[in-house]
Amino acid sequence: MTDQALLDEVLGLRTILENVGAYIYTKDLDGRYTYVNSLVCQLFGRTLAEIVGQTDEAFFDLHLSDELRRNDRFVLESGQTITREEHNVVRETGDTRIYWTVKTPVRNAQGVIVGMCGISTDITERKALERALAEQKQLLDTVLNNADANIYMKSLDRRFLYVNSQCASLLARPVEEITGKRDIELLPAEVADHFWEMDRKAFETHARQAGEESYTAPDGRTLHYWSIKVPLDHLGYPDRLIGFSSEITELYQLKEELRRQANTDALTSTSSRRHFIEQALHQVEQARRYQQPLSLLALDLDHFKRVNDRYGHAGGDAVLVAVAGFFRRTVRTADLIGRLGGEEFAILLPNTDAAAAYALAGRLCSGLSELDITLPGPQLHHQKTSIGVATLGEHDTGFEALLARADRALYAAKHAGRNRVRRAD
Ligand SMILES: Nc1nc2c(ncn2[C@@H]2O[C@H](COP(=O)(O)OP(=O)(O)OP(=O)(O)O)[C@@H](O)[C@H]2O)c(=O)[nH]1
Repeated sequence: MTDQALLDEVLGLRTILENVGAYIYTKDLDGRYTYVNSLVCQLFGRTLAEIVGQTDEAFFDLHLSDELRRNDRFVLESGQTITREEHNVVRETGDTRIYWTVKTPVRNAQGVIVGMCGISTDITERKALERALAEQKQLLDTVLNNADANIYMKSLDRRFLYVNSQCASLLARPVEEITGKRDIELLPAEVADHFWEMDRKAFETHARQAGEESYTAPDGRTLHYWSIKVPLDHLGYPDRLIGFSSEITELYQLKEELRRQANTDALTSTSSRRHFIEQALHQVEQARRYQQPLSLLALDLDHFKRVNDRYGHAGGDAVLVAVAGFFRRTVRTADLIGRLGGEEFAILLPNTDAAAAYALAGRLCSGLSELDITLPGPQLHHQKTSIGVATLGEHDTGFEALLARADRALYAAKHAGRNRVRRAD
């Protein structure tokens, strides 16, 4: 190698040492600096000439932290290279800095240790950031694991990427066994597919979805959830979503019970007037769309006032219950029985033409008159009813019109002497 080439190489190496972004230094066996790069000069606030020949005593507060001296001694005595974190207190500023340090012995041609060389990277800020991140993660974990909801992150390929502890206990496995697994590996296929429905919608629309979900647990209990699924597009993860599912089973059951109560007549367990009309409007629509016959019976019990007079109001109630039971046993399950008023009932007959409806009305009328109703006493009562029959026709503007025709037929049955059936025009 020529002198020029050698010089070029040395200059090249020096450029690297000066620009590497780490503290680089060599020391002799007594711990005196023999070389430092310019970053070390900046740290100590001295020139190279002022530093060379000095020990660390001049630049670091070794009473506060002597990790540096212990590490140097270890390298020089053991001849081993060490790679570790080092905490040093800089005399010039009083700051404690954390370094990621590599220290290695320097040997002469005979292999005898004559000093050491070190490269230290300041990781103080990185460590502070790591600590802040760890604290934030701890805080987040505390929130997530104590929130009264199943919280999870799922991917587009149906994998659980995160679950909180409540979600893990629902899936009856430890968190580590859940993360990375697909929903169909953890849940029965139909349950996984049910949950996936809302997930898929969130991924497809790239928008937050909210709604009810249900899950039948292995012990047979059906649990209901209010779920919110938030796609993470805004965080740069279009293939992930976060889900929050809060159990609302009690609320759901309460709501169902309220709905049932609103739809049912408390005394006779037939449909309430409101629910009957709601269903009837729907049936009229269906019948028109599919061109199927639809008939309606309007029933009014005969001389019911006398029943109350004879047996008292409670006796009248017992008769109403017995009559409703008879109607239920006599009609098909697809037919809908409603109590429209005191002793007025209506029966909606889907897919039933005028002839079949008339025949059924006849069976109801005669069957009821023959029914033995035993009242406390015991007293035997026979209840009779008048019935009007109407079948949905082209001229009916809607259910109201059909009901009005059935009512007119009922009135005609009453007028003709009761305990009979009359057809609408
Ligand atoms: N026990 C009982 N009676 C009721 C109930 N709702 C209505 N009623 C009674 O039913 C009777 C209906 O009487 P009306 O409308 O005069 O008719 P009716 O005596 O049945 O005579 P017709 O309908 O003409 O055959 C009244 O006495 C009401 O008090 C109820 O929920 N329970």
